[in-house]
Amino acid sequence: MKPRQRKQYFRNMKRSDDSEREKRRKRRRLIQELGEQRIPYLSPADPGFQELWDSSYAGLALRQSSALPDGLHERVQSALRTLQRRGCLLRDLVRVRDRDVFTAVSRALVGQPGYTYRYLDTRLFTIPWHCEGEEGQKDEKDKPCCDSDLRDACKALWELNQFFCSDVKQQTNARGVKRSRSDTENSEDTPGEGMCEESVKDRLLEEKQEEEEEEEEEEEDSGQGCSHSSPPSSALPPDVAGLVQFNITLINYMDPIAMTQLKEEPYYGMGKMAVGWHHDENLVPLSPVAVYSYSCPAEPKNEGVTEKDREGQSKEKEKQKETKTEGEGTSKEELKKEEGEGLEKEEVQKEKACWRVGLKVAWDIHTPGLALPLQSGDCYYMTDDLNRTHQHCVLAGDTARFSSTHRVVQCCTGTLDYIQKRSSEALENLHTDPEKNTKSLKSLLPSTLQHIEDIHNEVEFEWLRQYWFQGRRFARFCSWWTKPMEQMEKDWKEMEQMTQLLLAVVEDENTAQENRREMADILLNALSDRQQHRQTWRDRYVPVC
Ligand SMILES: O=C(O)CCC(=O)C(=O)O
Ligand SMILES: [Fe+2]
Repeated sequence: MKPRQRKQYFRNMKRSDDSEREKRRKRRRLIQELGEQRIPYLSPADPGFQELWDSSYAGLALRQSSALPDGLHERVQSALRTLQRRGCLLRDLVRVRDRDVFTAVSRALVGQPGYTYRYLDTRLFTIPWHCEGEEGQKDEKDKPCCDSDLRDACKALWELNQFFCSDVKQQTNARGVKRSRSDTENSEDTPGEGMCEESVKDRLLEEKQEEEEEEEEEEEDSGQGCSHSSPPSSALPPDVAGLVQFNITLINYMDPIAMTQLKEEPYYGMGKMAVGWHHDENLVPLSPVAVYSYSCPAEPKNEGVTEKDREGQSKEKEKQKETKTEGEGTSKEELKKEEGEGLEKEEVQKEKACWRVGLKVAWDIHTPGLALPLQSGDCYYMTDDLNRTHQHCVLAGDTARFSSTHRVVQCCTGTLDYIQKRSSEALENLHTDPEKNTKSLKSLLPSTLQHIEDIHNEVEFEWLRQYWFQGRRFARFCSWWTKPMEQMEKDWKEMEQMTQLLLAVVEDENTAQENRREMADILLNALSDRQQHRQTWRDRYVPVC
């Protein structure tokens, strides 16, 4: 970046801050104008539910718990409870609209050794899962990286992953056949019931949704785009030899009793959300997502919450329920439903006691939303381009609940293997004179220097700081990342030395004038970027929540 470009860059940054503020103002105004209007959504008890599912949510498939072998349920559920009991499930500090916020759900990433998953500017590092017959992943001293308790838990999740890999494929094939049959039998699309009329308020609602979605799309862009580097071997396509290759699972856990501040679903009045509307980020395009849902009535002990907290929170919840029956704090939509027969009211309450996944078509306020209740042990699949064309959210039920969400993550810039190769590329330019014990740069070619400084930034901001920030929380359960990250820190120190060496060349008056200017430019740009990123990271350590 030339100095003029740099000024422009900062001007643009300021402009984007302004437009961010403007967006917020607009959103507040729209929310006020909208009042209590809601878009319809359908649940299984509503007429037209199945038709709506078939016509507008065809990529969604439910696998009831009976589709899985009993033994697998037991192993997986015990594994999830182990992760919770051992304190492996932690709330992530993520970045949403320039703010750092804790996720309502506690999470852990389990998956292929050396893989990471980046969402909302946060990189999660896998606790490696273990394949059948394997002793367990070893660390560099040939010691197992986790104790046997955790090893068994991760193995069970790997087993579930194996089941999903083959089952998703079968389900997709079966549905494909069914769909092509019904397409020939009935070529007209069945419209979903309960479409809402276009009106001024609709228009406002549409604008409001577009606003939100714009931001969500922006959030997604923060990921590890793969276009700038050639795909390394680890970037497997989603479907190899007929199998879907899920490579990680993001485990979620939430106990609604411990979380009194859950947000109400804003567009449809679906209830309290444990996870807000989103598309899953950084997945291989068109790859499926498979989710195992386990709601456990007997809450496992949550180490982060004391009994006293729990008592207070239960009372708080009871109080909330009481005010609700008096009519206060109840949305119009709920009131409308409650006006109906007692039976209907009971049904709505029963339905809301259950954990549900909510779906909506992105950029669309005419198609009703869909709320799918999940019994413990049920699974659902999001296939085809459902994750791209639709958004989903998780609606909290009354009990604590785990989910294991299996994905094919875009891993071309997200594996340890990848970043280690990048580091070696940069360090190749460092020459050490063994006799004098001095160091120098081999090449001073501007493109090489630029490349090295880019890698330097990537190592520092995409890996080391991410790891220090929340990756190493897992080091006390699993040592897999400890040594590689220590080595990466050593490599980074060498890169810092390389920057110093470059500075010395630029400052040396014997260096040819023409080259000096070009090198100075590269250095100045790299250092200003680094400075700014470091400030961002300093700010992240002081969360605003
Ligand atoms: O828990 C679920 O059912 C899905 C969670 C989810 O959407 C996510 O983790 O991205
Ligand atoms: Fe999701």
